[in-house]
Amino acid sequence: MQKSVQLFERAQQHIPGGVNSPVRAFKAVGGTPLFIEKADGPYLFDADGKRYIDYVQSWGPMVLGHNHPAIRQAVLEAVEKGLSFGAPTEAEVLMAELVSQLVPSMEMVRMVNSGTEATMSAIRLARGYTGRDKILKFEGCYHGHADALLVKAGSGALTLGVPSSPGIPADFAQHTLTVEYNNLDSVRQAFAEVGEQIACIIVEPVAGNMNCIPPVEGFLQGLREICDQYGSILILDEVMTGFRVALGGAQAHYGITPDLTCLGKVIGGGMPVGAFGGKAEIMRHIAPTGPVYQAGTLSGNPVAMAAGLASLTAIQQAGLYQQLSHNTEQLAKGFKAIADKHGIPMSINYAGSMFGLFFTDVERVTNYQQAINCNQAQFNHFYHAMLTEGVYLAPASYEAGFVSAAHDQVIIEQTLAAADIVLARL
Ligand SMILES: Cc1ncc(COP(=O)(O)O)c(C=O)c1O
Ligand SMILES: N[C@H](C=O)CCC(=O)O
Repeated sequence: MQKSVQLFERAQQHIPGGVNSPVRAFKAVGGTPLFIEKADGPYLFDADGKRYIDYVQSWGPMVLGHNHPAIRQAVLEAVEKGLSFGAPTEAEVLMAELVSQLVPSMEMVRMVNSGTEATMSAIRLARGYTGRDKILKFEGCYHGHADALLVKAGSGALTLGVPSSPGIPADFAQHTLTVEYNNLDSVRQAFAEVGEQIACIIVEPVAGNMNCIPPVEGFLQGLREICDQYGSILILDEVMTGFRVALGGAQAHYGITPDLTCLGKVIGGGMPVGAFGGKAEIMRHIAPTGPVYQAGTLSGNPVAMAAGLASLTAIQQAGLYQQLSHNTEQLAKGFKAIADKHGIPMSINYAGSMFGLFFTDVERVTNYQQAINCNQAQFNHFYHAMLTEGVYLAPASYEAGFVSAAHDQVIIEQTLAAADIVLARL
């Protein structure tokens, strides 16, 4: 890791913490982050030339694996025509049509540049549409770093021990109610108190920012019913789960129809993209048809649209999602069997091609408290030993893992063989 160490030292001179997004800094697990040179299929290659099987997959978007030939080709062709026009293109129309076709609840779609922009804009729309100020989110869910949403948040905010960030005026945060994930009673209680003031519920339909926590039976349906009862908007944040948990996202997988959906990195095939959309009646409140302002100089960027269209076309191949789910289940169950063999308490969760390992004797982890009570020290040892064996997991125990179409049987078996060596010594 000589080169990574040198680059990290240099990086810290001019980049806060040496990274452009906190979770990359390895603060949670200790040590030096790998600096990446290139990626291909299931692999990352670091600056020192070492190869790793990658289960981060750029934090989710690489459903097909890294550097997929169809996406690369589409990007190269788009680049030939120019990088940005600041005017509408046919590719944006095709993208909106394709997203609406694959996720039918998204009757209208607005493209943005990140997941943060998508959730921030969807919240503004929900507030503008309902004329209400309060929003309800769940402890440990992360929806990007907009002020209203960085309250009891997951992901890097959790690893830094600042789930609610300084710099957010108390006046802003007072409108954000936070309740327990997978606990409908806590939602009902909040609505019983101030339901008529709540513009929306925003939820990760599979929580992927406090490790991987799928919804318990009836949870998402219960949220739908509560929103209907109180005239609030249900926003599914599918930045992570969209086109990953299933072709139609978690909403297709769990059979739930939201009013608004947020999408992110997955629709860009690796380019910086996000989107929000939903019922046409609500979406028409966005400028220029409606009064709720939202804009973006680079939104709908032609290169990003080309990558996204190629990606959304390729993921429609028959059998892809069955294969992804099968391989993910095999991987997760394999980790658990090996942990059992070596007498290490471990619980696993998986949904579609997302998975999570918890070093705990809790049989099924369903909420934030259980996730943060896991054995962090054990995870950190496991993390570094897996790295030595050539397996790159997310550098924090609060992040979901991702399997791509490039993670075939051989890759899964190699990963489990590495885990066997590591867990035997833990
Ligand atoms: C569920 C969820 N929502 C929103 C975001 C924010 O997306 P971005 O980092 O692209 O701003 C993320 C990830 O970062 C996410 O996992
Ligand atoms: N958990 C985050 C997104 O999914 C990690 C990405 C980041 O914040 O850099």
